[in-house]
Amino acid sequence: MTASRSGALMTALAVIAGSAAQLCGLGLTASAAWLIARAAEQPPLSALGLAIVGVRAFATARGLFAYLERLAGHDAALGRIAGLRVLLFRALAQGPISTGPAAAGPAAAGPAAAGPAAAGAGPAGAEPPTRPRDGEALTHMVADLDAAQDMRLRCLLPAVVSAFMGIAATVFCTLLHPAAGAMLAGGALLIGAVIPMMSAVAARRLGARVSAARADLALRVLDLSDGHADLMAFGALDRAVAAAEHQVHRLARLERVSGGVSAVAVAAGMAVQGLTAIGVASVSATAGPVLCAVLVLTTLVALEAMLPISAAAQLYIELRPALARVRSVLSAPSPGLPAAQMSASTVPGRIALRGVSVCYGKAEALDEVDLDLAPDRSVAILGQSGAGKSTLLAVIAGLVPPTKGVASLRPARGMYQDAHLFNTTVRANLLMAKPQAEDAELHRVLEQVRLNEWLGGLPGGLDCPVGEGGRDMSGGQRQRLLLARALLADPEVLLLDEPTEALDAETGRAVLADVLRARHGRSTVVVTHREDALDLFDDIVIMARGRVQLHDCGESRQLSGPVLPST
Ligand SMILES: Nc1ncnc2c1ncn2[C@@H]1O[C@H](COP(=O)(O)OP(=O)(O)OP(=O)(O)O)[C@@H](O)[C@H]1O
Repeated sequence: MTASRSGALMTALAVIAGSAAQLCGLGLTASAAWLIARAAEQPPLSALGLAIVGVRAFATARGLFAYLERLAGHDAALGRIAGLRVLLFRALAQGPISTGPAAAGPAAAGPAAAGPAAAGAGPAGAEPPTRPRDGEALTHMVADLDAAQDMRLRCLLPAVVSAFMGIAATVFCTLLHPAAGAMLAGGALLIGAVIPMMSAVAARRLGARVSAARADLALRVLDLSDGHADLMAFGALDRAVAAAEHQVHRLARLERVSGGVSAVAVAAGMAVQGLTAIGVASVSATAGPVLCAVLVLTTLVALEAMLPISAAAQLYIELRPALARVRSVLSAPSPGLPAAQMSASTVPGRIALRGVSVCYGKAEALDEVDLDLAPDRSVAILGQSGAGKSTLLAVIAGLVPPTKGVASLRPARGMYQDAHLFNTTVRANLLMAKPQAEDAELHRVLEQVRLNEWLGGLPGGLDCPVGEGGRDMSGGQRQRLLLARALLADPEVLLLDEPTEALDAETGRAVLADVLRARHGRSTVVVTHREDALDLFDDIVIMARGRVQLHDCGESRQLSGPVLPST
């Protein structure tokens, strides 16, 4: 049996067991009420025998069914969460979260919607998605999965079971006394539908403000922890702490109001419960004390069981955006070639872009770019900051599908601007690119990026740890280790985004020359600001404002002086 089928079965079992437990509760109340009222008339003991057995049977069965409901409900919810976690991790592992451009639509924005803006937008998610930072996205994902669990256990299951109880009790009372049944139906409608609807509307309005405040606070806390050193350095720490404290108080105020709404909903429900019981007592008073007691107690118990519907409705409103975020991550198209605007090039290393545009929201990063890169050449991409170089590289890598136009290429790999070093050894960081590589090969790529000397001075050599994000290395060493890893991968097309910008001009040029020599005869595309090293490349592509301004294939290159156009 598949996991989803067994989950559905367990959910159905939980609903049935929960409803049976409620029915037993109803039976227990009715039989106990009848027993007490009838015993007051001092009949022979034999007249009470059946009711006594009924009370015991209902009491025992109610406990058993309630236990079964918990068991099946938790089994279904936890099983679903485990499955969701796997799907979610798979979706997240397919590509960088939250970097999708508008091209791929809202779904591709992925957890962008999970960012504070979306949370702030509340259930409607009315604000345009913005880019969340890694920490935020992770925090949201963890919380969102908990929300998926709560939705079943604390929201849908109690609501369905309570509603069933209301219907069952109404039918039971109507059969015994139609007027009392009608009275109970009215009370059940108020407690089961009208009050929950009103509290859901209030929760929607308040929830948007609470989640915006919560998201803002989370951001401030993240800034305080990630940016602590900078805040200290610029004397801004006190201001940042004060702003976070202000937000804490604001959030507390909003949560108090929100708690007040819940309390009013519960109080209104209890008032309706009491008034309905009084109404049932008054219409059934003439039917005799025994029947009247049964009807009143049944009314009280049935409406009591329905009181949680209001809280479930509020919870539903609160949890809905979280579930929408999980769904958006799961339905996000995976990055890579399968997107409609990408086609696989038949010639290895050949890259052709036709009218390719990429938009991030309203910002156009690439504007109808036409570009043909012949295979097995080294290409430098230049341009001023914001010209669209990294976006072009991301399109060539198959990480960002074009909003418009067609890209014909095969997946490329390389070293991007946000490349990461893992908190492990030099060796493990390199082997990520090629797990079977021998030490000699590792030394060779380290030599190519001129890190061998540095490695020789390390206590453990290749087994020396690099620290979190490579913090035990200098910026230039970090960049060269990342470059060595990209070289080790030895892809058909190697993409490098500013691979030597952290190095001094002389070393940078020398490393670039070594890398291009090592890649001779294979396609290598390098985003760079180094005008002093352009003579090392076969092709030069100059970008400006999202367009290719010049594509120089090297035939008649006369480079002297700056090549970047002034803006
Ligand atoms: N993920 C994103 N979300 C929103 N806007 C983005 C995103 N990535 C890039 N942009 C915008 O797209 C434009 C091009 O950015 P890109 O990073 O491609 O430029 P670049 O030429 O590589 O710049 P730099 O040399 O400074 O790295 C910029 O205006 C930038 O603000």
